[in-house]
Amino acid sequence: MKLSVNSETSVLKSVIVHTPGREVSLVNPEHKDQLLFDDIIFEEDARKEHLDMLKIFKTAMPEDGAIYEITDLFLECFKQEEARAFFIKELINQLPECNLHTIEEDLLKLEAADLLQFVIEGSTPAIHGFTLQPIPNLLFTRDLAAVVGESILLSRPAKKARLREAILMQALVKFHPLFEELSKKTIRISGKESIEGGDVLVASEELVLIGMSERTSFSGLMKATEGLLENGVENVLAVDIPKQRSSMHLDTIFTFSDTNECIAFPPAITERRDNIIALSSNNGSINARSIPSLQEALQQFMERDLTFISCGGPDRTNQFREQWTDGANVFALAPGIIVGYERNTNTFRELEKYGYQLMNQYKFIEEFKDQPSDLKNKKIAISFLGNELCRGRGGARCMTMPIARAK
Ligand SMILES: NC(=[NH2+])NCCC[C@H](N)C(=O)O
Repeated sequence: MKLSVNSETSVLKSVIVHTPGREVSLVNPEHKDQLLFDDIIFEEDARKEHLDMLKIFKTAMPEDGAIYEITDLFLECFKQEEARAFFIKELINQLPECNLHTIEEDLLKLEAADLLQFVIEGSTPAIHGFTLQPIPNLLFTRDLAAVVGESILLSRPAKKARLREAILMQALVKFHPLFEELSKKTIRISGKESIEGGDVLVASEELVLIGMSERTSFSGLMKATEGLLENGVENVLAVDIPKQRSSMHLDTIFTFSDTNECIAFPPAITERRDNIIALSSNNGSINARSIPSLQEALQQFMERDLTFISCGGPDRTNQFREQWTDGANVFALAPGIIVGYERNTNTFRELEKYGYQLMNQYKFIEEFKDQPSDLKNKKIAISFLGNELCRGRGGARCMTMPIARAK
């Protein structure tokens, strides 16, 4: 299957996920802030919720569609000695404060599964007396990289807690055969800059949105823009958003739900002005033009009127409450077919006003399990249980890295 993503909503063909494992059980609440969790997660329930979410995806995806568990891909990649050696070298160099050079020889002797356990959980019985923090955010695969058109933008996280994930992704793209084509167009960001996948939204083949957030620096955004413009994107919209924990990425306050509809957290999107810069290339340099609002920018560049549906509905408190629990972070399986956490009831009610049929995950699977093609031209908002997952502060879009969508 050819890997490419030219839209946020066209039919999902292939996606990378991580069903949470033991790493989430290793989060000590004393370190939760540093590990970017707002609470501790109960692994068993989180895993069940995640697997149930994948069942929704399977129901809607075409027969030749593929859901990859990222750990399976890492294991395949680490079968190659060269990939392990590259990864270990990067780990030592990019995390100098961890003193991993002291165990370099032990690391090089590890088998693929032990190496992966060490990296994800922070320790392995195969190496005695050396422990790192776990990387519990691996379940938010979205943030590791973004496939844009036929290129791949590798994230450079702003937070140390997510750096190991980025190094894993670096190795995967370089060595796994799945990425053979995409890796020819890899966009890399240097160590001093930062960008995370949750800030990158592929509005169309020509247009990409990048959040300027707590996690994506100005220089990271410019570097990514340069790479994207070189690889076929015509315009990048830099969207300035509040730099705060509760909206750490653009996709926590804005996502597309259909070709002409999106969900937005009003205070940070529709009520903001002068927060958009359109970037395009001009004979080797970058042109910047200010646009008053995201609505106007999308209308200009997508040549259609977009409907902005309010996360949380009209009530102020509900808007804030449901943004907090990822109400604005929906994931589209096809145009108009979206999934989001069940608890965001006011957001779902608002979607209903705009013609979405509301369905819980079980009803959806029951109704469409044998005929995903029936989803064409429908608008369905699918709710799924994620009260445990939600504690990690990410929703359906955060938990997915689409690598192929229909043209
Ligand atoms: N694309 C997203 N919004 N990802 C959410 C990531 C949440 C994660 N705990 C972090 O703070 O990094």
